[in-house]
Amino acid sequence: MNAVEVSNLNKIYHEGETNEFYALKNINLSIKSGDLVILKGVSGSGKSTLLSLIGGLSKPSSGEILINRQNVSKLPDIMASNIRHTQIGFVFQSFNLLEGLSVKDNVKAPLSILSLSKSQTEEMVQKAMQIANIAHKKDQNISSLSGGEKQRCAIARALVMEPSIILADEPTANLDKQNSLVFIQMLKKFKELKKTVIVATHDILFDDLDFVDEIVDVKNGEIL
Ligand SMILES: Nc1ncnc2c1ncn2[C@@H]1O[C@H](COP(=O)(O)OP(=O)(O)OP(=O)(O)O)[C@@H](O)[C@H]1O
Repeated sequence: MNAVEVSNLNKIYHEGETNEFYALKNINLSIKSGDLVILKGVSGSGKSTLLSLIGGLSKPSSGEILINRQNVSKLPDIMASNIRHTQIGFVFQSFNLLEGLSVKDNVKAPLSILSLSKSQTEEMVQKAMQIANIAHKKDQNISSLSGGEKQRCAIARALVMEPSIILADEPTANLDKQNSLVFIQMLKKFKELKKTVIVATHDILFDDLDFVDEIVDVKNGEIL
């Protein structure tokens, strides 16, 4: 089964204006469930735009996106956002954590829309923190974490809803080499958990990894 299917996708910024810009041009892409795919391309090639469309953070100008066979581009916003929330976990390069809160409270945040018991919540949070190897810092404030720890907290938060798809945008951009290699090991764990993973990056550390299923080259808004 395909976890993600993108067809004839276009994204135009400033549509209809004199500075109209095609950030993505007729993208077609199928990603099998459980695969690890690297979107590769220089800065400005359109990788983040493509990830944000797949994740439903922005709307395409035209074309279709299917997530686990559901055509999210045709769904009303509320339903599309529900799919995004339950089936997709995001890891952003800037981590997007809530400073001032603890690791545990950050990881817990996405669960607030579910009516779970306290013990169910604790269990899910603990599980996600353990997978991401950040459980030992659970009561520590985000502002006092290292960059690598912040990312592991962001990964735990991305995992807590047990999504089938993980999207990571330049996940190693703010990490040193050692922490970048830790992230790469984490990708192996995602594979074991049968997650479908899409990483947008221009980091050469992602070249030649033997457990990557596909490398997709993006250039000037097109797939090569
Ligand atoms: N909101 C916007 N309005 C206008 N142009 C935009 C907007 N967002 C992105 N772009 C343009 O679309 C193109 C693709 O941007 P995108 O962020 O997807 O590239 P990228 O490959 O992810 O780059 P990076 O690696 O630097 O994050 C760039 O030329 C960018 O300037």
